[in-house]
Amino acid sequence: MSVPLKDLEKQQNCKSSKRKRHNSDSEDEDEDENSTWMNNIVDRYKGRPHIDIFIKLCLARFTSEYSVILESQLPQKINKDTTFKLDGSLGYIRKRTRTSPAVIKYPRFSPENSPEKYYQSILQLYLPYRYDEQLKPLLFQTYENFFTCGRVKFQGDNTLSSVKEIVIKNMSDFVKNGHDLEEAEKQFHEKDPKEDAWCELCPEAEVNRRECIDEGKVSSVIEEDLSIPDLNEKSSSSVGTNLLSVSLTKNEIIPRLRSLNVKQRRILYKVRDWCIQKANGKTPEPLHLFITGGAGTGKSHLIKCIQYEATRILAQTTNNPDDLTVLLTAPTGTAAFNIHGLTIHSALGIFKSLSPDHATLSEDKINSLRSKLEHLQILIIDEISMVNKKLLFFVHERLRQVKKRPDNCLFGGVSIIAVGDFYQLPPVRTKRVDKLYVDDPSNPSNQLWNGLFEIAELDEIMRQREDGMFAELLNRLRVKQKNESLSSSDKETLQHCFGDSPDEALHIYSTNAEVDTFNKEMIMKQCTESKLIEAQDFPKRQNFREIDSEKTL
Ligand SMILES: Nc1ncnc2c1ncn2[C@@H]1O[C@H](COP(=O)(O)OP(=O)(O)OP(=O)(O)O)[C@@H](O)[C@H]1O
Repeated sequence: MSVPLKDLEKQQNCKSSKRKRHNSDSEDEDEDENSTWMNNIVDRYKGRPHIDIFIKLCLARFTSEYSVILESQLPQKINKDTTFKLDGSLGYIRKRTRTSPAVIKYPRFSPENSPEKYYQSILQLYLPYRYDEQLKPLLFQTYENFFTCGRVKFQGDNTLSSVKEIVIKNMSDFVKNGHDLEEAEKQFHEKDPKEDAWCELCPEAEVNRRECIDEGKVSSVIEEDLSIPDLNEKSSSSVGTNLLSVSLTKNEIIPRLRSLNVKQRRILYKVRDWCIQKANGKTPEPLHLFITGGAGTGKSHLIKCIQYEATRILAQTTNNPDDLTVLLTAPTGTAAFNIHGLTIHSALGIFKSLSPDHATLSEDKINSLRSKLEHLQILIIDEISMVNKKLLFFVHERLRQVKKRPDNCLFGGVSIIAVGDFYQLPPVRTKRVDKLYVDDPSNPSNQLWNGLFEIAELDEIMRQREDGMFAELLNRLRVKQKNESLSSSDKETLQHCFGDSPDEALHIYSTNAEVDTFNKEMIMKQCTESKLIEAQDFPKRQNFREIDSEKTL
């Protein structure tokens, strides 16, 4: 808005308008100078000229359409159509030259809580008057009463007009969406004001704001060398080493946060809200969230953002910002490597054999794990489709043990964000009934998954987002049953894709025979000169680890 806000508060005195403004607008400057001698805006309104255009002019319109000028600033030739002298020594007013009138600002009262103040205020603003008594003539007990039943006659007009109609008509020019705003304000006060509500309305602005705040601060995310314990020789001797998994740096994460699509963003903010509650000392129920979606819908992309954001916020809940609050894991080394996380087994000291006897850790090891996971609040498990009921049970038990929580405390009170797609890889060597999604109430581990997790589904394929048709085809293939045949157009699209792919590209075949053929072909292509080396096989003696060189097979 290019014109200044006006404060119509009745009691406002001239001093309050002496505030320095950095606006070079001449009308504004006039106003400041005038404020040093004027009484207040209401006095100036009452002292308006007794000519036709001012008779039915209400205070709101007077303030928004006229500005006060000093006598010394009067031009030599006064434009009598636009400049007017006020009564007494109140100065001059000039019609604003702007195309739009000024916005006016005034105290708002609730008609329910302060009816008298409310009706006094709207009468003062929208009913033309010259003396205060005209706002509540003696015959009327209250302002409300006058507003509802009063009638007035203006100078030079013999007809009686309803006060209510005049006020409502004038008010409609100034108060836009007033009822909605009042309702919104009421709801805002009734409900708990939402933390960070702005980031829901305008997440990009929130990212920018945060960027500004963070400028110069050290990132709370720990950056260190990549360490995947399962692939790291040294790690086998100790449990949960290097639990501080590598996260992205701020510069890497900001573009990711900005790029999130609507659904990804919604999920991020759900987790974020939970973290903010925690950071504010509240005790929300642990999250049990399952983020699913087809291949390439951005699940891994999202969990990196969640990990960054949750770590950043939850750092406020501990004395040491380096304490581990969010742990990013996956069931296999490769899956963990892809997300720069840890395997579930190494992070929680769970042995691959998965037998309860082997699951117990020595007191030393459990204490060491406890000290590392003391502040853990969120465990993210990627590729959940590869986790079976047994493994999830071990996760629950280990977290319970580490957090010293009773049997019935699911996952020791730690929030679990499971991410994956059950149409993708299943757990290895697992019977159908032990797969997570199979609802089997007779299995005590069933309660750790079925009916517990809230599902959030991503459905926009981001990997092939430039090729919408192909992305849709992938979605159809994802849910296709073996006995369902492909539509002819889908077949055509797939055949079209089946062109010459570069040799070095990863090739996927459905049978080992096809894999062997391709490998042989490639070897022949790359190694044109062949050498024959004859193999010799020797039997190994059972207990002596010696090779029986005499007995060649
Ligand atoms: N909002 C986004 N904006 C831009 N690129 C995105 C977005 N979300 C994901 N991507 C990109 O799309 C690709 C696929 O994303 P991602 O690997 O996270 O999907 P996924 O659901 O984990 O896939 P999969 O199930 O195959 O592991 C990646 O290259 C990722 O960087």
